[in-house]
Amino acid sequence: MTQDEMKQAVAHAARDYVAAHLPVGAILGVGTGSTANYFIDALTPMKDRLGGVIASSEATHQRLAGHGMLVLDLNDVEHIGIYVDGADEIDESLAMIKGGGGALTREKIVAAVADTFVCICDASKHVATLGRFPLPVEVIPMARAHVARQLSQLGGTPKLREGFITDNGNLILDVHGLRINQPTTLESQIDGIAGVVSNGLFARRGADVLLLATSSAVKVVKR
Ligand SMILES: O=C[C@H](O)[C@H](O)[C@H](O)COP(=O)(O)O
Repeated sequence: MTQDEMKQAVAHAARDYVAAHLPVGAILGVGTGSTANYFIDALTPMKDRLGGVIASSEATHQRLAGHGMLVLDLNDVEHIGIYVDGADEIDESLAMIKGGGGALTREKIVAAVADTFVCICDASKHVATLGRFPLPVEVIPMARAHVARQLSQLGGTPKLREGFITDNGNLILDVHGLRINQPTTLESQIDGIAGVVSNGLFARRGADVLLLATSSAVKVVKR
């Protein structure tokens, strides 16, 4: 199976998970990226069972609306039953690195509101230790140099994502060379740097369920 076929397989498994676990009329959070896009496509036939969807990025909003889904404003919603999203890396404890597409801040907000975070990945994303994938950090533009110096002190090599502006009008520093043995601690440390909006470690609020596509099957892993 190719990586794309695994992404499609896990997207269909996520659609089935939502059909089985989300009550009719409840609200679903939808992530960002190529795997989430396959999920949106798979979800479309059951759109009338949903009370609406919350998008984690402008790109996802457009795709959902283009498929005829009711896209709600998070400020009008108190409850998201399930949030489905991909990841760039996920470890055994279901802590993740996210933000390869730059959507980490809105993804973290939607994840914080959701009861259940379902991560959908192909097997290449499953790692023993987070950090091979550069850690994205969203930064207020005027703080870019200050934040980069602070991130270097934490042992990483930050690189500005050239020509990229987030949906929130900010910059991304991708931090290379981190070996992340304590993701929860590092997530809080980075969030504590003045000028950081959020970082791509999802450890304090990791996934609750992992649907992991291998070349032969989709495995279900629970926290
Ligand atoms: O900002 C992007 C998101 O965090 C994505 O969930 C992540 O980058 C994985 O994307 P993909 O499914 O395209 O590998």
